[in-house]
Amino acid sequence: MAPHAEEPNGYTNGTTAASAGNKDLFTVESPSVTYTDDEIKSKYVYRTTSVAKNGDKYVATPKETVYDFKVERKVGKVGMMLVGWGGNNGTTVTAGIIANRRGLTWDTREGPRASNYYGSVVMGSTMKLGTEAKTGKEINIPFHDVLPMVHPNDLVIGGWDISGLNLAEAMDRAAVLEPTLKSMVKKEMAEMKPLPSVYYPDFIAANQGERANNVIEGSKASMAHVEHLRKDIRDFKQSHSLDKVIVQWTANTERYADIIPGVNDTADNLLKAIEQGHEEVSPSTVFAIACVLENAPFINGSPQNTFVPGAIEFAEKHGAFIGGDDFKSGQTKMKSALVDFMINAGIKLTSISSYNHLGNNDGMNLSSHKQFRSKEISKSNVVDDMVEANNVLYKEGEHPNHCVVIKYMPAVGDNKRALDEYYAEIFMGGHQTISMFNVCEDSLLASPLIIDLVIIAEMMTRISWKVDDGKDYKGFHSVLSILSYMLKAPLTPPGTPVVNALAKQRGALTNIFRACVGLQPESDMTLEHKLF
Ligand SMILES: NC(=O)c1ccc[n+]([C@@H]2O[C@H](COP(=O)([O-])OP(=O)(O)OC[C@H]3O[C@@H](n4cnc5c(N)ncnc54)[C@H](O)[C@@H]3O)[C@@H](O)[C@H]2O)c1
Ligand SMILES: O=P([O-])([O-])O[C@@H]1[C@@H](O)[C@H](O)[C@@H](O)[C@H](O)[C@@H]1O
Repeated sequence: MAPHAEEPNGYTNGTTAASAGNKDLFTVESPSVTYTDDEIKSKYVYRTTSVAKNGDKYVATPKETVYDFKVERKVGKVGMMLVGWGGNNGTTVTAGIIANRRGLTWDTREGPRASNYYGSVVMGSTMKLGTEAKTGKEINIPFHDVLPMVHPNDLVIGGWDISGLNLAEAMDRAAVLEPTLKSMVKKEMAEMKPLPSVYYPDFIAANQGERANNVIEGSKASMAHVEHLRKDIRDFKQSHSLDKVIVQWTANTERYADIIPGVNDTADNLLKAIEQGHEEVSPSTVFAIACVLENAPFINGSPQNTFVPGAIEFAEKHGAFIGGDDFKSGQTKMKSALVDFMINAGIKLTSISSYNHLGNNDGMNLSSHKQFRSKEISKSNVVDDMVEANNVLYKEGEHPNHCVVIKYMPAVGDNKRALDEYYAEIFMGGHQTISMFNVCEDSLLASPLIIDLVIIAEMMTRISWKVDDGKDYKGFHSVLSILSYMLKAPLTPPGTPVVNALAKQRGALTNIFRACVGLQPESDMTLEHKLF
């Protein structure tokens, strides 16, 4: 990537390899793919299998759909605005980007440490491009290079918090990063101050009240708070000469909003409810509406039902992107991989007990039942698709016992202890018990996901498609289910299935991006190594 020149206040000038010219790692030689300075266009044959039931048999018919994809190659200057910027995740991801941008190394008790983006699927993983013609050797490329994506070092960062601490003070409060590293980014972080935010006390734990000294005053009625946030987004975009802003909720977990016919069930009713200052409209939904109106993709990193039906309909009407819910960072990420392996190995999982304790402010907020309930839902539904897909092991409606327990233990801070037991039936009446102790440094695991969500959401704003008989290119559906790999409870377009299996989620992300440059899905068939 081209060097990321810095502006005086630590912001980059947004010059990246992609926006400074097309220094792509690879090109696709194919009559179906064309490159110009501004665009990559590809004609992609999407192959699926249509299944029809015939008595107690199935008939499977291969289907082909030809899609035209178009990718804008110029990345532009991108802003990331975090709601809850002064929290553990917000301060950690900000410090991490500053450290990477400056290539910092710092001393620790175990010796020197260098900046990196480990834990980011976009910045830390690879994908198979193909096999070398002469040797048959597998060629893998950095995930980030499959399409012209924004580099996290170039992100201009801002956001809101109900706590008025500047980012250096908030980073100290978070107690996540090494003092040596904190001292190296302190000056830049001290110049960053969260904007006042929307605060409706009833939606988060009462124990959060004492930090709420940076709130937008006045009634929430007459769209006042929506308009205030819209102006914040416009001002941020203008003051940094941004081409695009992506907004993420990494603020506290809210209680669920009741879905009330006539209040939040449709877009029109939701706008009326906001106009009236209805008590059942949450701060996160107010942010979502403001972002849709500013065409700023909005992603919910927490488990509450921000996207009530009216909010989804509103986003669809405006063709704006939304995504969520709840970062999938440690205990649940492991669960969605392990359960996928066990069930697909024909092992009948019969019980999952999932306990953790943590001592950060998130844990304190979750010590309040209504906020815990939001998290319990997102952590509990993560195995449903894998269980339902295996009717050999499970009868209709049968599923493993599954309990979720979260306890607040201040002593362990951000270093959550996850203790899980997976109990399963195996061959001839046997049992397998997998017991796991998983220390998750929660903010260091969540921060790379925040980066991935921003990079991929921004990428989706530059991808459009049409079917061959169509005239105009259009964007993907407003609900970005492509983000599911980073999320516990993936939001999907209404009426479409939820996929939680980690491997399937990554496969979808990888293969959709491959299709945008005319490449077929990654196949592990390697027939070239079997048929000769
Ligand atoms: N591994 C992880 O850390 C992880 C994984 C999944 C989900 N999450 C979710 O991410 C969120 C943030 O986690 P955290 O550890 O950074 O929590 P945190 O409590 O440290 O940070 C949340 C921040 O949000 C602020 N806030 C609360 N309400 C706000 C509002 N209406 N507007 C603006 N700011 C507001 C708080 O003042 C606080 O600074 C939580 O909801 C958590 O459940 C975290
Ligand atoms: O590790 P994970 O399950 O993906 O996610 C975490 C939970 O385990 C933890 O209980 C909660 O406090 C964090 O906010 C986060 O949701």
